[in-house]
Amino acid sequence: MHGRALALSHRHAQVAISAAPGRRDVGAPRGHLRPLPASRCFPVGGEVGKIPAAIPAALVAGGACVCFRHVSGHVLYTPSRARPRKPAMTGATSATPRAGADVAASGSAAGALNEDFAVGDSVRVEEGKGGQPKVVLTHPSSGSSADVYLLGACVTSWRLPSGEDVLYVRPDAVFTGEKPISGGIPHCFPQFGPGKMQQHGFARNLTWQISATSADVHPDDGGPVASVELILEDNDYTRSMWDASFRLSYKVSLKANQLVTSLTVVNTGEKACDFTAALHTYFSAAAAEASVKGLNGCRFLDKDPDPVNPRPGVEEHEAVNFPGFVDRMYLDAPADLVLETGLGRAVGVQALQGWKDAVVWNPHLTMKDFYKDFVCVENAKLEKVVLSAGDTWHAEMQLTPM
Ligand SMILES: O=P(O)(O)OC[C@H]1O[C@@H](O)[C@H](O)[C@@H](O)[C@@H]1O
Repeated sequence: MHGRALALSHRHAQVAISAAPGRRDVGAPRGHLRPLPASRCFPVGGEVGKIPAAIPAALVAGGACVCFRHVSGHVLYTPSRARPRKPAMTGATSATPRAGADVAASGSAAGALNEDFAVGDSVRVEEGKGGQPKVVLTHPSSGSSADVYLLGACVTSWRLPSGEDVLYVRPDAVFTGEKPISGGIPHCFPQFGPGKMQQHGFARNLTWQISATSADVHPDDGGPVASVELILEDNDYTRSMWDASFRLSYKVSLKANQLVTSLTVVNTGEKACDFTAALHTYFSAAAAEASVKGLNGCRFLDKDPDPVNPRPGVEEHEAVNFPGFVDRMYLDAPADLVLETGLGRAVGVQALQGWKDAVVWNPHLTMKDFYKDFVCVENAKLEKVVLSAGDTWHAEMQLTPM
């Protein structure tokens, strides 16, 4: 059972089983969800906390166990090699499915994933906060590292060789899955917002699956570049908000002095779909001294004071700073922006492909306990991307400390 994942609807199990073995060091998809034949469908109604007792007997043979989490109407089972954990240990005690309310996969699940996906000194899978699995990328020769949670495919940390973290996670962040991780690099997909669905969409609420890891040597990078690729596909939960079939692939690569993210959206359905998206990057900063350079002359929509009816304007400053609340969407922004963090370093925020727009945000006194410690500079695609059936959209971001 090792390496397989099952997904069952909360009320009537019917959705998916994955069993595609893959290789750990190549880009071959693994853990792919596909429809479960009717003969393997089991009604699993009842409180989430009661389900595990029924599932191993019904679906998991040979003494393997399941760890589980639930995602608004779905119960996702990840078999592992260890003994079954008690429901209480998983924290799956709520009978009311909430959006993204994952119960963390256990340490044993992280251990099983580690066996499948660890690559030398470069990539390992660990139990992170709240028991959530995270992929730790390390650049052995430079000593930099990054954490990527499967929950939301969120990069929560990028530590430089000096030990400083370029990214910021808010002190009110929770890792239970009850809400998205507030900090690091959350996804906004399939909506930047505001709009019909929840602000910033659902991709940051859901637990993604690892599809590949690698540590390829790049001659110009002084050592192996550690990478993980995560995937997210549509399910009943996503289709309840957005009627589209899709596959997101998100690759995070750690170079000696750069973090590169690469997002691919595939329309796997038979009709066109449209979306907006962003990488909502939280940077460690001294907000009062921080500024963003490169936006002078750029058109913007100011979400302050009314995010639903943003005011148009044109940026007239060499450097955008943060004297108070700032929430601005810059359209057709230059590909190269520089964030002066106010902490004695700058970070290049580069849109290599796809991310045409940029958002600059600091909540000021609306988050009075910690607004001083970060600013968000977000690579975004604010005008709708329309994807025909089978089509693909791709975007890359590169962050470089300067
Ligand atoms: O969902 P989070 O991480 O609290 O971020 C919310 C903010 O995200 C920003 O991207 C938006 O421009 C803001 O309008 C919004 O308030």
